[in-house]
Amino acid sequence: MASSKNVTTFWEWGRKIICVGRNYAEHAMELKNAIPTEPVLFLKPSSAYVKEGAPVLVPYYSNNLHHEVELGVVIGKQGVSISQKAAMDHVAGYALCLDMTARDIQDECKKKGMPWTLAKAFNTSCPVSDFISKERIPDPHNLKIWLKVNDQLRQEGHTSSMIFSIPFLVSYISSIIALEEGDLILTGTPKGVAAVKEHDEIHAGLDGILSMKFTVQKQNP
Ligand SMILES: CC(=O)CC(=O)C(=O)O
Ligand SMILES: [Mg+2]
Repeated sequence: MASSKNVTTFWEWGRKIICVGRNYAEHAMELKNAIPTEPVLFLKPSSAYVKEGAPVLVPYYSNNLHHEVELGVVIGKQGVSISQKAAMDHVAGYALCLDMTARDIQDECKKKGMPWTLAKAFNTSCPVSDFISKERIPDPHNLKIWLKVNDQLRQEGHTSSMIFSIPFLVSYISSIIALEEGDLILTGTPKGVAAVKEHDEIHAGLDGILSMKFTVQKQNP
């Protein structure tokens, strides 16, 4: 049945945020991770969303919050075990996203074999831009994506470098987790991830499409 809600405000829907890790070889290598042969997946709750105008918070338990700029894919039609051929029919559009990561906590979790929840799923860990309709991006694998901190370029990548394409990811994820209208898939970050601190200004963009700005604040315990 068609929904009365509009997917252009996907961040208000309370749906899933499914993140792909290590989808750019140069980023996997900068963190000394193996290049994956299958997508690495993790989740963020919808409470991770933050929109421009509100601050990105450094969790009180972290001393090393990293930026990861990523292309987000907004799902427009539910599906399970979607074929790669049909995958783009399930995509409503895109968003520019940040996968904010408490790297010190993630490193500890990796050592202990624990899940990444504290490192990746805290409040404000998913800053997002406005919705970008599918029509505005005819080829999502031909986009320059960048991020500056206090006007200094930190990340610059090209979505053509993704190891796993968007149709592959939609198909693969939907064979494990049912996709619903309003879900968001973060497609992984290019190289250049680094720390931000209180009062920094993060400016990220998709060349020729849009950019967004966030300031960083320390969370009170
Ligand atoms: C190691 C990571 O944090 C993986 C990740 O999120 C990525 O985008 O790559
Ligand atoms: Mg990421």
